[in-house]
Amino acid sequence: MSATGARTALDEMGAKGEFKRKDSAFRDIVQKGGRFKPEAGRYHLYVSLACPWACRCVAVMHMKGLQDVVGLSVSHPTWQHTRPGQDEHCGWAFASPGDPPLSSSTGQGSFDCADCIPDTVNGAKFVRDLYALSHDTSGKYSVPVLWDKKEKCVVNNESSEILRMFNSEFNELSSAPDLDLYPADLRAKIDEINDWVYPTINNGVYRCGFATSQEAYETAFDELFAALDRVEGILGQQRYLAGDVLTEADIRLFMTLIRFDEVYVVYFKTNKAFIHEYPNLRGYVQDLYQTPGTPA
Ligand SMILES: N[C@@H](CCC(=O)N[C@@H](CS)C(=O)NCC(=O)O)C(=O)O
Repeated sequence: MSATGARTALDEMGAKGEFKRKDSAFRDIVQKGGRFKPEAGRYHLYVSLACPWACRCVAVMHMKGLQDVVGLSVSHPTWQHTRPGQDEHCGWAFASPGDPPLSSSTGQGSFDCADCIPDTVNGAKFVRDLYALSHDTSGKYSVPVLWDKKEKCVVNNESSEILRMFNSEFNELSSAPDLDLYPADLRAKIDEINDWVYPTINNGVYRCGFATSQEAYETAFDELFAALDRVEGILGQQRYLAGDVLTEADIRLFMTLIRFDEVYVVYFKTNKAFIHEYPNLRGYVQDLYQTPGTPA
């Protein structure tokens, strides 16, 4: 952690070298009758397309047809120094499609800005600036961020909650109000699935990649591959995780699986097997990739 208190996920370590993700800091909810009411043009979503958590929200935003209701900014996929000369923090930076390519904060590679969408709401250069505008005290500047243009503050930075708001709170403004990714009759089932898929797979790949002891890495690694075997078995019986309908549990899992072979196997050392080697997982990823709205 830097002297200013700014930190990243890489600072969230337990005593035994295990990654201990801290809870998201901003947890207000958009809802009818509440402080943050569902309104067209009021909210703005800040994401990085490199981030599986943020891409959950982008996918549901598209599936629910909310592109004209909620604004979007997309940061550059690399981390940059956010306060050069002041502290060492590196994080998400905004850029415009015509800008020259950027290297990572460690000077590696050269990545163009073609997919970036700058911040037209606050003119922020970094995601960190949004947190500063919202008087953040947590010191962690993650995406996704759901921003309220009216009160000029972060509403929520927890993807699982933003996803649910997009699913149910904007239905009067949505072009797909009947699509329900968290239907009442499946909620208990979806919650039960999320309860093990999140720690072992979604967060499990990070627990492998960020571990600083062999023991912590092996624990996360074994739990991850046991969970993938479990999903492989489930998908041998049914098309989706909760049965025969697509739910948020699938969107959440897909965002990890689609990055697995390309990114996590090398970057996070989750290298016991590739997803494409599991027949059912492979077909499931291909199926979801063809579902309108999900590719991200
Ligand atoms: N709990 C958050 C986690 C989001 C998260 O960890 N985002 C990462 C990108 S994949 C991030 O922005 N990290 C910035 C940092 O660690 O400083 C959520 O699900 O929304």
